[in-house]
Amino acid sequence: MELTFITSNEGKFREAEQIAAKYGISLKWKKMSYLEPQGSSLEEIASLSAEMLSKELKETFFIEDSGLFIEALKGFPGPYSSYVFKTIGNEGILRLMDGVEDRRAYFLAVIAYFDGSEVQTFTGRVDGEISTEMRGSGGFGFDPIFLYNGRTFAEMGEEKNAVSHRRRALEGFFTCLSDR
Ligand SMILES: O=c1[nH]c(=O)c2ncn([C@@H]3O[C@H](COP(=O)(O)OP(=O)(O)OP(=O)(O)O)[C@@H](O)[C@H]3O)c2[nH]1
Ligand SMILES: [Mg+2]
Repeated sequence: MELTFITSNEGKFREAEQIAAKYGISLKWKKMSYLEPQGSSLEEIASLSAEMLSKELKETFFIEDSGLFIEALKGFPGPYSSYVFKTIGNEGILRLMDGVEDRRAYFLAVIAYFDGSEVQTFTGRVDGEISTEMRGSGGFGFDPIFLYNGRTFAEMGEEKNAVSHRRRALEGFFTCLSDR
């Protein structure tokens, strides 16, 4: 089975491709950015984005909206993770968290799948902590500052795909497809 994944983010595509292969699913990368409406939750943003794209594209596809949520910062950067990464980046997050004791954070990924008639969403979450310094060279985005069981996602390399928010969201998605 082949599915079209619409994203401008190569890191996301590469990881999704590796995870999908374990389910015997191949992914076609439709590399494009798309308008993301402002929304209070990733679920809302992902489903609205997919609804808008479905009007434009006459094919089935899925997208993913994901983000890093930091408890001590009241969930920031959350739905604004992409913009925050491009502006202040990991260094900026570490500066905001300088001296902050509560390091709890989680990643969320929401897959929105358009099957030709409706949009369905699948959510994955992984809990961790914000490190006090950047570590590791793997992964992408905030991976060098996201600690999971003592290692950053960037230090975990492919092992990240076994536990990540992306893995958990895709697992729900692919399981639902195989039940159809
Ligand atoms: O360290 C990370 N490990 C991850 O596994 C991960 N997944 C998402 N992110 C960050 O959160 C933003 C999502 O924003 P986002 O979902 O809008 O993606 P994006 O704008 O990069 O691509 P697109 O899919 O929208 O085209 C991205 O910029 C990334 O910085 C991650 N960071
Ligand atoms: Mg985006």
